[in-house]
Amino acid sequence: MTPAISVAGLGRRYRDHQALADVTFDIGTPSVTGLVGRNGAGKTTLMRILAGQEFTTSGRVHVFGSTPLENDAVLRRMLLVREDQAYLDLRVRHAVRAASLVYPNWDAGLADTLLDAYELPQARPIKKLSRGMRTALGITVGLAARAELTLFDEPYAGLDAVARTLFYDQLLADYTAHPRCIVLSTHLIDEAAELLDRVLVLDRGRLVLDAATDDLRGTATTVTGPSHSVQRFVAGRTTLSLHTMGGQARAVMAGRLDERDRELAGHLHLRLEGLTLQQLAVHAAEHHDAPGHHGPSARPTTAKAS
Ligand SMILES: Nc1ncnc2c1ncn2[C@@H]1O[C@H](COP(=O)(O)OP(=O)(O)OP(=O)(O)O)[C@@H](O)[C@H]1O
Repeated sequence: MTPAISVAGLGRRYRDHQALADVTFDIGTPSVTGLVGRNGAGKTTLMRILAGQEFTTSGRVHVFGSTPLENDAVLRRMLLVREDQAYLDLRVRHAVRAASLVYPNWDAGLADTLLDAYELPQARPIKKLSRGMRTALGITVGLAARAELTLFDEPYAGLDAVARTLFYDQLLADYTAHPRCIVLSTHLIDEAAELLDRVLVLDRGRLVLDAATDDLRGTATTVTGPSHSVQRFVAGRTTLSLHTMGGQARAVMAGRLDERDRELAGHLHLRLEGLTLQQLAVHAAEHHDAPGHHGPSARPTTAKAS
């Protein structure tokens, strides 16, 4: 089956800055994928390219089997939701009405539910909404449109914790009822962890991790305790980092632990804690040979004491 998104060797250069370099991945449907990376990593650039709003300088991008650039047949099946969306001089209800006419799977009931839940004033001009309210409007349109491919670029900007939880809950409920292809870029990956089938991590324009979330869980562990015990426990294992302070140490180890490892840890009075997705993403960016590493630039890991 043709993947919803297929990207190979993608590059985007702005004058002297390489925003994306040799990015390769496929995303099948249905799926919810988290696109993660630090500020300036290239997330928005990638999303804009997928949405046909930006040129590439190298490589190939296919959405539903065709290039999205100036391709109405593809663009009609997808939607990019961005915080800095250039809304015309519209009121909330006009923007919602306009979206309802554009997207064939539009769910008016869901739009009303979300408008109420986010307490969006329908008569207010969009320019006069708060930042969080504009994000909530983007989420409302993004979910109610129920496009075959929905790209949410940082869908939490300006939202408080209650509003973010509402988004995650609504996304999960609607996705469960209507499975499709959803990609969301986020800094708050752990908040969204339960939603994600897959994580892509960009670092300075390069894809440094591409893995199913189920495969990632348990692939790295933080070991904390007396320094000599930690040293003994991690000896001979792949260690992503090792920090010592006073008589205590904290190491991050790659690889899954078995029952014997856990017994040994108990015996040595060590605390074991699986890395969260956020921590795994950070490690992937810092150590391109971390679990699930994607790409050719792996370098050997050395345990550093500090
Ligand atoms: N039109 C442009 N002209 C020049 N440089 C650009 C342009 N658009 C993006 N860049 C640069 O490309 C890099 C990637 O930007 P991008 O907006 O894709 O990052 P991001 O991962 O979305 O960041 P953030 O999380 O801060 O939104 C940045 O260094 C940015 O300055």
